[in-house]
Amino acid sequence: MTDMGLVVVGAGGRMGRTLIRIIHETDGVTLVGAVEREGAETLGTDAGILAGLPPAGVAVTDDPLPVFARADGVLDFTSPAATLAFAEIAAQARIVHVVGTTGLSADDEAAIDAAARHAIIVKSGNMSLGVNLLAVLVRQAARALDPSFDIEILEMHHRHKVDAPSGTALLLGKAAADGREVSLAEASVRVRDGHTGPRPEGAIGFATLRGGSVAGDHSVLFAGEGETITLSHHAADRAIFARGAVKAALWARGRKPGRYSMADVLGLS
Ligand SMILES: NC(=O)C1=CN([C@@H]2O[C@H](COP(=O)(O)OP(=O)(O)OC[C@H]3O[C@@H](n4cnc5c(N)ncnc54)[C@H](OP(=O)(O)O)[C@@H]3O)[C@@H](O)[C@H]2O)C=CC1
Ligand SMILES: O=C(O)C1=N[C@H](C(=O)O)C[C@H](O)C1
Repeated sequence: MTDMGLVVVGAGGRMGRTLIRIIHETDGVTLVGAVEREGAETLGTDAGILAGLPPAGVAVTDDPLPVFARADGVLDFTSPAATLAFAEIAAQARIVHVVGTTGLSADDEAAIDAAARHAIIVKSGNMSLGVNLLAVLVRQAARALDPSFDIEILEMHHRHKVDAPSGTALLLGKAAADGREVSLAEASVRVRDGHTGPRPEGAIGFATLRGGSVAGDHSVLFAGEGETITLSHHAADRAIFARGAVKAALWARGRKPGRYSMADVLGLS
């Protein structure tokens, strides 16, 4: 089979540059387009140079239409508004859309579901193997432990991150809620401040730290009487997310339209 032609949108971002590097290192995929927003400083720059590589012969553009038309898939780690716009164009072009963007609202998620009626979308709050395996373990632990074990999810990310809790924290919260057979929306406590009163039994709590250059640290604590079990993941490099995204694109090529997750890609669902 010929190489899968991939477009990176948000090419100048932290993940965009990492994706360009990982595509360069991976057999079976070729970079065919790099997109940034109108007015971005990177427009016209060679995408290889942008990622610290030799020239790739692909100039960064602000017009997604012609590049999507010649691609097999798009890797999208941008912003919620941009992702919704790219979902429409990817659906029209009938190409695979891998979405790593986090911070989408419930309405945004419904728009992604609607696009997935015609498009092949793989979306996950975390594209790494480790976090998706962690989610399986969290679901098992939550199922095995009774509600006297309080579940708390702690995450830390770099100072530039704009959404909280992280997409990963929410993915892990969903795994815990599924294990307990409760609704995350009803059980979650996302903010605590002031005189909060005692902890409600069965709550799934979230705590958010921001600082420095941390690529992504997540822990799920099961705190019981006299003992605490902690399940954790540490991302040492953004390459783990980019490798997962490329794997997802290759897995999705030629599949039926629909919305898929990284658990589907990794055979963990
Ligand atoms: N699922 C996963 O495994 C992972 C998800 N993420 C998520 O990916 C997203 C991006 O993260 P990160 O790379 O750190 O963020 P950055 O801000 O570094 O990168 C986002 C890039 O997208 C660009 N962009 C925004 N809007 C558009 C648009 N309309 N057209 C083209 N480009 C656009 C931004 O441009 P500008 O700066 O001009 O706005 C920027 O270059 C976040 O939501 C993050 O949470 C990150 C890592 C892993
Ligand atoms: O913004 C980031 O950097 C990351 N975002 C994702 C999230 O919100 O969980 C994944 C990863 O942790 C890095």
